[in-house]
Amino acid sequence: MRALRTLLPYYRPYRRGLLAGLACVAIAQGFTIVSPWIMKLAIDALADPAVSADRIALLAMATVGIALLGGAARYGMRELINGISRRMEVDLRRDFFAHLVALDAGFYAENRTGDLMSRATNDIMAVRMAAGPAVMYAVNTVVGFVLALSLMLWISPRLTLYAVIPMVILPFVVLGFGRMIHRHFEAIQEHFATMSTMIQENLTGMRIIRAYVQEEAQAAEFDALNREYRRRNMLLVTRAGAFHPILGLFSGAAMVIVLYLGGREAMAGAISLGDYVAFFFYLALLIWPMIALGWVTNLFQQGAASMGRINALMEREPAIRAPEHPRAIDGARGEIEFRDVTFRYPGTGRDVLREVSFVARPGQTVAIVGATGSGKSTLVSLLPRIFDPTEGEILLDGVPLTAYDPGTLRSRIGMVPQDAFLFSETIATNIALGLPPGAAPESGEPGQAEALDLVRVGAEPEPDPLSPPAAVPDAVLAAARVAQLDEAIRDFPRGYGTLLGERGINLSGGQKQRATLARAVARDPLVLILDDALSAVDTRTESRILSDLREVMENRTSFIISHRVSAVMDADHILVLDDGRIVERGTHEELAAAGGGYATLLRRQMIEEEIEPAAVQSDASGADT
Ligand SMILES: Nc1ncnc2c1ncn2[C@@H]1O[C@H](COP(=O)(O)OP(=O)(O)OP(=O)(O)O)[C@@H](O)[C@H]1O
Repeated sequence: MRALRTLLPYYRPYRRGLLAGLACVAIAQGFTIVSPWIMKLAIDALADPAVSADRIALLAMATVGIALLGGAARYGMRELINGISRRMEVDLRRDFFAHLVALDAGFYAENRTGDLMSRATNDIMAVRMAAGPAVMYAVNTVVGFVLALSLMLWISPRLTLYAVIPMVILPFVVLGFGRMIHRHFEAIQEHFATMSTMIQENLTGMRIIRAYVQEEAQAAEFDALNREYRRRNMLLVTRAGAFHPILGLFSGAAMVIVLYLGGREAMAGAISLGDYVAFFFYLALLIWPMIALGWVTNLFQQGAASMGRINALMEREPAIRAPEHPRAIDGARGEIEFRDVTFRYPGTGRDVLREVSFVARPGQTVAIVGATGSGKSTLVSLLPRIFDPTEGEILLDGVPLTAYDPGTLRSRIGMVPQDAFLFSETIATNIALGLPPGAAPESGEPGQAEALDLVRVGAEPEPDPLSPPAAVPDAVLAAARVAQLDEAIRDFPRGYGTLLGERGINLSGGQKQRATLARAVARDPLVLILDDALSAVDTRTESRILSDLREVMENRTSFIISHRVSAVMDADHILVLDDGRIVERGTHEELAAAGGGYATLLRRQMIEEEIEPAAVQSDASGADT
């Protein structure tokens, strides 16, 4: 239950509404309790020969009035408390998501996506039930219990004592069941996370599943998971199913006692007939809180289990945080120095970078080549501080990267990763990712866009009122031209306003890479990183892009990772990595002359280039004959 304590601050903005809601609970319960008393008065009045019909009519009207007022209070309590729990759910999910996106790459390596998704959905829902409905029913239960018991004691303390005896055991039954339900619920939630992960991976990797004819195998695997989900749920259902009958047994016993002993007391004239009937009603009202107690306990226990899982993530501190007094980055020249950098991925025992040292002067281009797995991507991922070095340090303009605010640092780095990732948004929005709000594409009235001096591109064959044509900023257009993507985008029916991904079209591998390149260039970065960014485009397009990029790269420090010598030969420095160490360094000419690994790579690629046109020629002549 301690886990739920972190929920308290979320009540603060709504405390007035909550108090009003709880007052409604008490009022509604008060009216419920008054009803049987009126019944008692009516029954006792009937036994009195002097009673007038007006008095009975008055009591009947009072019953109607109480029912109406009680109904209004009950409506108010649901409206207020459930409404507050929905708002708290939104607030909690907002904080949860904000925290998730602030966490580091190490965290994502440890946690499964499906698990995180089930925390953001199922667990938050369970917490909402504990925050709102459970609180409402808990107060309802306590108020109902106290009032019903008081009135029963008022009518007959002796009868109350006998009736309550079988019910004393109820809290223990509830406690035992609550613990058991909690255990089963945890197991179900955990399994649900596994299922979510599988669904998410299958949907993402649908092409691979098709290509490897894995539909049936995956469906069978999912079926097994689904059955296990049912088995775990059935365990909960069969065990929890005994809960209410057991409660019914004890409440039935209490009823029998009251029927017999109360009947005898009424016959002996110790209590009136009205008292006897009212006592039955109060006993029924007392049984409900006992049953509700179990339900409320479940809600609290499930909410606490879910809150515990959410807390575990919320307590996780991002490994990379801003220093207290970060250095200003404006006016930085862009000199990058690696000083004896050694790096090991968290939780692994192997250094993937070893004592890497080099300096890139402002405006210079550093190329990194090396075999697969030699550490090239790892090296550049240390620049935007996706990870920090295990030993040694990296400096920007002579100042360690750790002295800068990581957000500001990253906003000055244009990173084109190996795996192009695009959001299900328009092309323009994807390229403009991370641009200041004024520079991001605007949607709205054309007049408004013109007023913002933005360029509208893209035909609009069927105007869609929900998504007006995007106004594309100059930075996006210029970046798309550098990435040799502008022409292809204009060929799409909706130009830069074309939706990508799930609800839109899919770009080719090369187009995706060029879109992510345009995204990196559009933000006018101080440092540009191309991590094998052009592997999916042909050599001709690559050289066109690189020659356009040369202008862009002149004023910024750039890092290029490539397996093609043609892409790196113009770099100011070429670093050759082997198993995390720099084994060769120099210009293209120096390395070609040195006769090491780089020279071998160069020779191999030159031979390949010579063979390729010859092969194309012989194919063509073969086709002619
Ligand atoms: N997140 C990670 N956790 C643990 N080890 C990792 C992780 N990412 C990469 N590695 C390991 O680090 C080493 C270097 O990987 P890296 O991706 O930097 O190589 P690379 O030179 O860029 O390879 P490629 O040319 O194939 O892209 C590899 O042995 C790889 O298995």
